[in-house]
Amino acid sequence: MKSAVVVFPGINRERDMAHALETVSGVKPHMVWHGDTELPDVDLVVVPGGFSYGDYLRCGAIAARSPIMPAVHAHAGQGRYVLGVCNGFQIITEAGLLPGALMRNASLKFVCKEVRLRIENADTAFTGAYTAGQVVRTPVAHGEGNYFADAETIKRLEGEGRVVARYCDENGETTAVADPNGSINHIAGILNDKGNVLGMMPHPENYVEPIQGCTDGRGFFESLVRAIG
Ligand SMILES: NC(=O)CC[C@H](N)C(=O)O
Repeated sequence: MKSAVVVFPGINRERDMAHALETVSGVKPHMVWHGDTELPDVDLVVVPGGFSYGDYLRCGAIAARSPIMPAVHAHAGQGRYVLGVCNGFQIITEAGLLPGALMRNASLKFVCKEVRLRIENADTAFTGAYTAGQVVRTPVAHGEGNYFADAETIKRLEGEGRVVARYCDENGETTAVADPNGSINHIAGILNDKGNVLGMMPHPENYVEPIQGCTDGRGFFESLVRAIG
């Protein structure tokens, strides 16, 4: 699996992401600067987490207008894969690759802790290594992870199986307490209509090897390796 990680000013998770991609796929990803206008020939483009442009205006809003973004759009338009994690989810949503918006956490506080996710759809290129209903541990660290979209969009996302993961407790129950940011329907990650773009707030790249204390996040990368080869 050939991959690229896009780097914006203020991003701080690009090395974690590159390490996870290399650990699971065995192939070192290309690091691509936001000011470039072309992507290398890769199967997967990852927009990682961090604080692009200091989160000014809205998280991800400025990065979404970077010179590299038309190439990311074109890559997705060709049916190739795009993964946006945390700030990356915010950036690709601001760029119009995914519907809806990430608002400030309901608590109005930055939340940095471990949460649990329930995999809602294991029939996707990003989640095929999990089983539907599986509960996985994952860290979150964000101030604007409160997913929102209008009622019609939510109905479509839910109806088309595009809500890929939801916040839940250790028993797999979705509760307000288990949800770190107040997202509508406790949504943690969504797919685009073609199924080749995933945005998620949690950080699976930080749980891929035993030294990190947990390997529950590996499945997202293993799924992509399986889907892409
Ligand atoms: N870890 C992250 O990517 C954080 C995203 C963004 N800076 C926020 O606070 O919401």
